[in-house]
Amino acid sequence: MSYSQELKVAQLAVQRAAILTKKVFKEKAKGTLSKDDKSPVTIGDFGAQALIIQAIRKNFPSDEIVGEEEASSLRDNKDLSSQIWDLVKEVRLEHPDSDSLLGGSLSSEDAMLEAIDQGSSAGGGKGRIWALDPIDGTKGFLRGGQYAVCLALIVDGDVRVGVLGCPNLPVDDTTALNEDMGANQTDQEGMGVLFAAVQGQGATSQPLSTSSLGPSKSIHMRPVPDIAQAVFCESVEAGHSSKGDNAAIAGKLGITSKPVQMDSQAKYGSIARGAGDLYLRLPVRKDYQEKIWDHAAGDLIVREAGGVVTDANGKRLDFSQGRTLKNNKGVVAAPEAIHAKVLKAVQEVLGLR
Ligand SMILES: Nc1ncnc2c1ncn2[C@@H]1O[C@H](COP(=O)(O)O)[C@@H](OP(=O)(O)O)[C@H]1O
Ligand SMILES: [Mg+2]
Ligand SMILES: [Mg+2]
Ligand SMILES: [Mg+2]
Repeated sequence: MSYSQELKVAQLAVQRAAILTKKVFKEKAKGTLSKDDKSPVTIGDFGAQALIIQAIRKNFPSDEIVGEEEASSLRDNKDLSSQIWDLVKEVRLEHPDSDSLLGGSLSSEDAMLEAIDQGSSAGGGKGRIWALDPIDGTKGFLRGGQYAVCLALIVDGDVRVGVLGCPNLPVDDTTALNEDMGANQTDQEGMGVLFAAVQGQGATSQPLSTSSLGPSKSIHMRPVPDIAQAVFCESVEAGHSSKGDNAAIAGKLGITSKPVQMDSQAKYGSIARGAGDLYLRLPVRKDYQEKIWDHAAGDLIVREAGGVVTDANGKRLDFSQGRTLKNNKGVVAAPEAIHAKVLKAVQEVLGLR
């Protein structure tokens, strides 16, 4: 299957949602709630989830959706709910097909809350399931650093389409990663990139637009002739992946440069286009199960750009297990030619071999 309609809808829906998240940031409309696990969720997360689910429902009404957010906390917080509705009802993508493809505005605040709640699928290994993270890297978003609007289509457990909208990454695929990318990236010229991939058809990048889909370019991981020169990416959050293990792995590989820390699946997009080389995410908490919406799009984009993505045991990420990657521990993403060597270092450091 070509998945061309799924790709187009996903790209336009992510672009439309990114218009909302950028507006939320600019207007400092950063009403924030704290979830049960103490992580933040903002107006942007809820609004983007509503808009993307509306687009999926309009085009693929019988598909299931695994979305990160749910509306229960908003039903108890009318103030926040109406702030979100005020933004959501105004958002427009200036694309000729926008209304017919994505659906015009949602009909009411209640319809918006209902849309948000349609992301409650349990997931699994059968049928068509969209994995949606309306803002990945919410902490980065609040800091003005990296975040990503993430959408992937999983069919019978395999990721077939992946789209990442990264409003605060440079459009230019060749811009080197630097330490400043983690925070205070203002909404300036030259920022905003949309990554996409379809299984078997390669990965692309294009400018994140507020109207049409810009010209897309094929992206590839870069060759790493000397592993000691590899640039590796890790999370900003010390609780999300082990900085100590990463440093020990880098040491074994002879890498002396500091890791580039950035929030969200922007890390997957960055290595896929050869702006960096490795992404390591080794668990800090033994009991944490990674969520499918934090990895599905990035996993496909990196693999379609010539990379290999496994967990610390060398297993492919398994998206057929429900809302989490319960069969996997950690993430090791690298160009195909050096993945085995990186994995060996990971396993030596973790005592897995
Ligand atoms: N203890 C933990 N270990 C690993 N990931 C975690 C975690 N707690 C939260 N996360 C996830 O880490 C994601 C951010 O990834 P990163 O650290 O690469 O920026 C969060 O996504 P959200 O920001 O969408 O909630 C959240 O799902
Ligand atoms: Mg979250
Ligand atoms: Mg996330
Ligand atoms: Mg999120």
